[in-house]
Formats: sequence, structure tokens, C-alpha cells
Amino acid sequence: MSSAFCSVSGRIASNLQFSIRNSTATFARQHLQPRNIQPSSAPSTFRRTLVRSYATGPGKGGETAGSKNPFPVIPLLAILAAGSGGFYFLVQSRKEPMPAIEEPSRKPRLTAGDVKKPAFGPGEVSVIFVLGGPGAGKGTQCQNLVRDYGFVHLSAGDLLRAEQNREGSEFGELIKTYIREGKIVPMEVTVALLENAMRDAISTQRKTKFLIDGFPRQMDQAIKFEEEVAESRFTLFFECSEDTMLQRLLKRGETSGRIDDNIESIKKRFHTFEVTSMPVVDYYEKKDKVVRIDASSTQEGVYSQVKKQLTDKLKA
Ligand SMILES: Nc1ncnc2c1ncn2[C@@H]1O[C@H](COP(=O)(O)OP(=O)(O)O)[C@@H](O)[C@H]1O
Ligand SMILES: O=c1ccn([C@@H]2O[C@H](COP(=O)(O)OP(=O)(O)O)[C@@H](O)[C@H]2O)c(=O)[nH]1
Repeated sequence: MSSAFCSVSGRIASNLQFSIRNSTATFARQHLQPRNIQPSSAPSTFRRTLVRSYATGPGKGGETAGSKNPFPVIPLLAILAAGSGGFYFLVQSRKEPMPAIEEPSRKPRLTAGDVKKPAFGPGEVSVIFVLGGPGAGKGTQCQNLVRDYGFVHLSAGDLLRAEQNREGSEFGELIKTYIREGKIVPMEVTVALLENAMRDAISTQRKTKFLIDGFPRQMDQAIKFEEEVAESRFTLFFECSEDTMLQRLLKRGETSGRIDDNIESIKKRFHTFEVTSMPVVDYYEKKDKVVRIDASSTQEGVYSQVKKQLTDKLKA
């Protein structure tokens, strides 16, 4: 595993540890100290005082004082009075509501301002996710839809590659490593790139219909994007066998110049797709928001299915 990948994992892990340590310390400060110190210190002082007064026996006066008065009544009474007083105050203080116990059970009240709203409402933009294994033909079909229906095509992979190559990008090396390893780049980077690109298209082209290609590839991305950017209308899902995709990718690799169009990276990408991205398709399937396309035929054959299914779905 490369150092960039390790350092991000390390950072995330140390942030987590920090917040766990921090919240543990805060919890201890706020909730444990008042309970532990107050009650235990008073009785133990009380106990120690009593034990000492008997253990030291005759005290300063030595033999003479002791022999004169074997039961030093006045000091004993004073000690008993002090002890009882301490005990009384301890009992009184216990009657006060203890913040240590009360506070965690108090549920914060939710106000309207706390509910997160996506940056773009349903009336402002229309978002269709485009998913499918590597090489299934997502990009190819998106180009057809742009030509015929005026969608804006945003490929998450293209945006990441552009960021990787942007001079001065602090994420360049990290993105490169993730892409070569067929792993999913941390969602904050990809979601921010997509949101920026959407804002850009809206302000410069006045377009609001988006095909978001190759995204979301992981459940956390789907949730973050829909919570913070925009809800998707549905997902176009291109189904294809690994054998077919492999042949297409190896062919594409002859000219694409992509660092992940080689057999080792392709195998890792297939694995990531099965394990990490398919749950996203299943999630939307359960919400009845998936349009399945058989992507194994010719480009034209696939496109005629896309057109038909898309028209039906948009009418519904
Ligand atoms: N239906 C198809 N039949 C044969 N080759 C295809 C088909 N669709 C796309 N291709 C080719 O397969 C490769 C992968 O397609 P692409 O659209 O880049 O896939 P994806 O975006 O899903 O990775 C490209 O070289 C493309 O020209
Ligand atoms: O949301 C995304 C989309 C893509 N990628 C990375 O970009 C690579 C290429 O994705 P792309 O969609 O360009 O190509 P595909 O694998 O579909 O051919 C993936 O393997 C991932 O490493 C990512 O991390 N997050």
C-alpha cells in the first residue's frame, strides 16, 4: 500500500482517536469528577480523624494527661460534632440534582434550523446517477444523451483525474494512488468536485439536468451527496459480464493513457465494484429508483434501450 493511502488512513484514524480521547476526557471532567471527589473525601477525612484520635492515645499531654483523663470528652465531642456536620452537608449536597447524572439523558431538542437541506432542491436541478462496472459503457452512453437531450455529463472519474493533474493540487498524489489501486477516493474530495462542477454548469451554461457518471460508488457517498448536494431522481444501471468489460477495458487501455486500464488495476476495480458499489445499486433498487440496462450488446443496441427506458421513467 502506498504512503499516500496510508497517510490518509492514518490521519482518519488519528482524528478518530483524538475525538474519542477528547470526548472521553470531557465526559470524565464533566460527569465523573463531581461524583467521585465530593462524596468520598468527606467521610474518609472524617474516618481518618477518628482513627487518629484513638490511635495517638494520650496525645500531647503524655502519660500525665492520659492518666488524669482516660476519656477526653471535649475533644471527642468536638470531633463528633465536626463529623456530623460534614455528614449533614454531604447529605444536603446529595439532594441537589447532580449534573453528572442528569445531563446525558437530556435529549437535545431538534429545531427547524438543524435539519440539513441539500444545496439544490428538486425544482432547481434534476440528477440522474449512472452506474455500472468499469468498462460497462457508462461514459459512451452519457455522450449520446448529452447530444440528444442536452444533459450536462459529469464523470466523477474525469473530475478526479483533472484534479489529480491540476498543478498545485494538494490531492493529486492521493487521487493517483486510489485510482491505481481501484479504491474509492475519500468522499469529501469527490462530492466537493461534483458540487463545484454543478454550480459551474448552472452559472455558465444555465443547465440544470445532470448525468452523474460513475458515482456514487459507495454508500457513504450516496448519503452525503443526497443530504448535502441534491437528491437523485433515479439511477441508470448498466449491466455487463466481467469478461465483456475486461475485453473493452483492455482495448480502451491501448489508447486511453489511464493508469488503471491494465490487468492488475482492472481486477482490483472489479472487486471494488462488487463489494463496495453494488450495495449502492441494491439500496436504490429497494427504493424503486433503478433503471436496468443490458449493456452487453452493441453501442447502438444499448442506446436504443436507454432512450426507451429513460423516456418511460421520465414520463412516470
Ligand atoms: N456496447 C459496447 N460495445 C462495445 N464496446 C463498447 C460498448 N460501449 C462502450 N464500448 C467501448 O468500451 C470501452 C469502455 O467504455 P466506456 O464508456 O469508457 O465505459 P465506462 O465509462 O463504463 O468505463 C470504450 O473503449 C468504449 O468505446
Ligand atoms: O466516485 C468516484 C468515482 C471514481 N473514483 C475513482 O476513479 C476510478 C475510475 O473511475 P471511472 O468512473 O473514471 O472509470 P470506470 O472504472 O468506470 O471505467 C475508480 O476506479 C476510482 O478509483 C472514485 O474514487 N470515486
